[in-house]
Amino acid sequence: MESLDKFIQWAKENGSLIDKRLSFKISDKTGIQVVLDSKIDVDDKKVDNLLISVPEELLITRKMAETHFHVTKEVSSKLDECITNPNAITQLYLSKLKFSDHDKGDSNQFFKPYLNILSLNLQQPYFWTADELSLLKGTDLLIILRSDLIKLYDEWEQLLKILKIEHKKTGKDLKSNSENIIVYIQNCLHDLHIGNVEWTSFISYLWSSCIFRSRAFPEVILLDYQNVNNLQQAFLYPIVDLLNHKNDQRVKWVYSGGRVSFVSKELQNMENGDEVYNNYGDKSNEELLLGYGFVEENNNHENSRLTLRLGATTIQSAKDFGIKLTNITDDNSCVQFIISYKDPLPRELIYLFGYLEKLKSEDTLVNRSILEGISELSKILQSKLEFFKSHSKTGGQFSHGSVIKQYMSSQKKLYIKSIESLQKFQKSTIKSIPSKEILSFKTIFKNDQLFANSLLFAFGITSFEDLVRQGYVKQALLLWIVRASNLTKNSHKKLPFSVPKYINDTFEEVSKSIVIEKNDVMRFMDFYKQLFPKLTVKIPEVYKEGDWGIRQFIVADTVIDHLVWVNPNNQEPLILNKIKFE
Ligand SMILES: C[S@@+](CC[C@H](N)C(=O)[O-])C[C@H]1O[C@@H](n2cnc3c(N)ncnc32)[C@H](O)[C@@H]1O
Repeated sequence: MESLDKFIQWAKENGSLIDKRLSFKISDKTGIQVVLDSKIDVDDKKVDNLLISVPEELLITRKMAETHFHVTKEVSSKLDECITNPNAITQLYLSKLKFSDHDKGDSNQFFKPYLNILSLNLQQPYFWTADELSLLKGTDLLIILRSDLIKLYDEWEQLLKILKIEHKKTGKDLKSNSENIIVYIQNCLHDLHIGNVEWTSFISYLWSSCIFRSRAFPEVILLDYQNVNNLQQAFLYPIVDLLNHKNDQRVKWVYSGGRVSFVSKELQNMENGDEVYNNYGDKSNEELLLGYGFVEENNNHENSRLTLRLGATTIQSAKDFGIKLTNITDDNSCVQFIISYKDPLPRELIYLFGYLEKLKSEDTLVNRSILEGISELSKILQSKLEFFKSHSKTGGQFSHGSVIKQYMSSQKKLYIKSIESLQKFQKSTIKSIPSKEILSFKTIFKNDQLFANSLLFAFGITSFEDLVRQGYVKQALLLWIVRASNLTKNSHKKLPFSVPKYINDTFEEVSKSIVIEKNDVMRFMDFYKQLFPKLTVKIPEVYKEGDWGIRQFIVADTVIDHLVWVNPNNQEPLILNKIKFE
C-alpha cells in the first residue's frame, strides 16, 4: 500500500488529475483496483465523466526508448524490418528501467514510484508452475503459449543484436529457443520474484513483454492515425493502467493539449464502493488469460478454436467443391473454425461435414449427407464438451487452479451452446424435408403389420423399441428394402401407405450398376443363412414374393448407404430421397 500511495502522490505532483471521488485499493484477487467513493450527482449524470488525466511526460513510449538507446533513423527502420512487434525496444527499455542497478540515470529515478508498483509476480500462464501448465494439456492454450515464448525468444535475440547490446549468457541462460523454454522460466522464477535478474536477460524481457501485454495502451490515441505506422505500437500509461478490465464497459481515452484522459460512461449506473473498470477491448477468455492472467466468468465474447486435422488433399478437394475454408494452418493439414456465442455453429462447418459424408456419386450436398455430417460433427463437439467438463473440476489445489477451472468451465458452456444449436439445426433440417421425400422406419414398422409381425419370428422382437434395443435395426431395414423392391402392384395395394417411388428407383439403379465381388457375398452369408430359407417357409406371404436371393441384400445395403440416415438420438432410420440440401 505504501508504494501505491507514493505512486499516486508522484503522479499528482507531476501534473496528473485524479477525480476526488476515486480511491485506490488492493484486493487479493485482482491486485490494485480503482473504486468510486461517492455516488455521482444528478447533475453529472448527463455528462461523460472525465476521471483521470495524465500529462504526456509520464508516459513511457517508443520515442523515449529510442532516445535512451540512441537509435538512429536507420536502426529504427531496421527494427521495424526485422521485428514484427513494434514495442520490442520499449519493452527492453522497461527491463532496463526496472532491473538495471548500474544505470542510475534520470529516467530510472524519475519513474521509480511507477516501477515499484509493477509487480514482479505476474499472473499470466507463462509464469505458472509445470504442474499448473500440465492442467492445460489438450487445450490450444499450451500450444499458443509455447509458440509465443519461442517467438519472443527470437525477438529478444534479434533486438539485442540490432541494438548491439551484449548479454553475457550464464549457465542459467538458454542456448537457443529450441531448448526447453518452459523449464528455463521455472528455474528463473525465484530470481525474478526477488528482482535479481540481469536487465538484458530473456526472463526480464519476458516480464516486460507481459507488462506491456497487460498494461499498455495503443499509441493511435496519441497521434493522428496516419502517423502511426503500426497499430500495435503502444505506450505505458501510469494511473489509468491501475484500472481493471470488464468487457462491454463504455469508456474513452482522449488525447488533447498534451494530456491523456480516461472517461467512463458507466458512472451513472454505479453505487458507492463499486469498482471503476476500464475496457481492454472485448476479449475472449483465451486472450484474457494469455494477455492478462485472468478470465471473465460470464464472457459474452468467449470463443473456441475447433481444429480439424483433415489432411491437405481433403481440404483442397473440399475447397474445390465450393466449401469456403478460410482458416487453414500453414502446413495445409488442418482447418480451423471459431465457435462463439455470436456464431456457435458456423454454417461452413456444417457444409464441410456434409461434404465429408457426400458419396462419390453425389454432385451436391443432399439432406442425407448433411444429416450424416451433423451426426459426425456432434460427436466431435460432444468430445470437446466432455474434455472441458472433466477439466473444469480439476486444479483446485494450485494457486492458479481457480482461473484454470473458470477457463475450462467457460469453454464447456460455449460447447453446450454449440451442441444445442446443432440439435436445433438437425431438427429444422428434418422438418424442412417435404413429407413425400422422407419415410421413417418407425412409420413402416407401424403400418406394414405383416412385415412387423414377421420380425417376431426372424429376431424375436415385438416392437420398434425392442428392435432398437436388441440391435437388429439394420437387418430389419435390409429385409424391408428387399421386400419393397419385391412388392407387386397387388400387394402394394394391401399396404396402408405407399412405398415412395425413389426407394425402388434407387434399388433398380444400384442393381443395374453394382459389381458384386466374392467378398460381398461372404459378408452377407451368415446373416442370410440365419434367415433363409426359414422365413420363406414360415412366412411365405412376405418372403416368397419376388426375388429374395443374397444379391438383393447386397443391393439393399448400397441403397441404405445412398438413402438412409439413422438418427443417433433414437436410432430411428429415415429413408430420404436424394434431394439437394437447401
Ligand atoms: C492494467 S493492470 C490493472 C491493474 C492491476 N490490478 C494492478 O494491480 O496493477 C492489468 C492486470 O490487472 C489484473 N486484472 C485486471 N482486470 C481484472 C479482472 N477483471 N479480474 C481479475 N484480474 C484483473 C490482471 O492481473 C491484469 O494482468
